[in-house]
Amino acid sequence: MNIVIIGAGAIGLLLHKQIKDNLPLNNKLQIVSNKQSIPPQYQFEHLDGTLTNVLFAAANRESISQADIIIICVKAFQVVNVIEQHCENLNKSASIVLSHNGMGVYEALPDSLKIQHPIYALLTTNGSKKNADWSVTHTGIGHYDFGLLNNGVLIDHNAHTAFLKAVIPNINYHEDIKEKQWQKLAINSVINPITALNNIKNGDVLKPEFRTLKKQLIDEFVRVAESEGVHFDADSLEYSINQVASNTAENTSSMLSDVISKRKTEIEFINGYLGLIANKHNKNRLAKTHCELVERINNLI
Ligand SMILES: NC(=O)C1=CN([C@@H]2O[C@H](COP(=O)(O)OP(=O)(O)OC[C@H]3O[C@@H](n4cnc5c(N)ncnc54)[C@H](OP(=O)(O)O)[C@@H]3O)[C@@H](O)[C@H]2O)C=CC1
Ligand SMILES: CC(C)(CO)C(=O)C(=O)O
Repeated sequence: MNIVIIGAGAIGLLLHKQIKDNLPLNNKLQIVSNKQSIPPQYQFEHLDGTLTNVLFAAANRESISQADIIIICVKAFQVVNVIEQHCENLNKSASIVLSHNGMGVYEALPDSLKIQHPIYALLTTNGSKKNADWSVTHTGIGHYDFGLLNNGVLIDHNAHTAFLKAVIPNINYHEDIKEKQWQKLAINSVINPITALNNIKNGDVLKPEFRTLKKQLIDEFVRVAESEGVHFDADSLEYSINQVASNTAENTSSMLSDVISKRKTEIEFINGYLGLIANKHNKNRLAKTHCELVERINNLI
């Protein structure tokens, strides 16, 4: 199997290291980076603080066109650009794996791609931090959930599904990945903007002063999800969100990190996506609080 990872950032390098550790002989694993100068190795810091220099092969246009599986590990707002830049000449039976937070990216992809190629979503609860170009730290152990976004695709994807299950640790395949995507969206739509606006760690979201806002966001979320046929119970959702906040209490959320570094955030694909769905159903006010947060976060940068 030929695998190409696009995006040499926190998740791209974590996945590269994990796949490389499990890759059977005679398989190929390469990375696409947008950097001018590409070293032969990157530095990987393990959970226990030990360092490993990991050798890797850089992909070129030819290797992308020969890839069986292309794993795209970039921010939600970068995916369409990656597809346009790197994926115009793919192997006919190639699978594409999208690993990003937020939703709405799949909808923005060209129909020609969705008809031809199995497209997977790969979600993770692992934590990884890019310290500098070609240097990452695995900051939190977690698992992966993946599943097909275009179930009707004609190409047989079973071999690729089995391969991904074999080479990625702690991974589960789901026939209905949409439900998992919504669950993750719920967590990100509450923890990320609250931490980013208040410059606080994830655990601080549990403080009583955020309870009213949290409940409002969850209630709106449940109604928007309902309009798409996805059912959640507000109390159970609040419990799961609180659990994630508690388990990652000392973490700086990705949105807060982006705000601190004055980088573009993924808010349009998290809370903004809820606004889009509410509009689609002509129920603009259903995601009112989420839309207000989009504006407030965008004003920070
Ligand atoms: N880090 C984490 O712990 C977690 C991240 N996620 C999600 O995973 C996704 C990826 O996040 P993360 O890895 O942290 O992000 P990073 O910004 O660390 O990595 C993305 C990488 O992709 C590169 N890139 C962007 N555009 C292109 C392009 N056109 N061609 C080649 N490379 C490109 C970026 O380069 P450059 O820097 O030059 O733009 C960057 O190195 C996000 O949606 C994030 O929310 C989910 C769970 C945990
Ligand atoms: C779950 C959470 C909030 C962990 O930090 C996250 O996914 C993020 O920061 O984007």
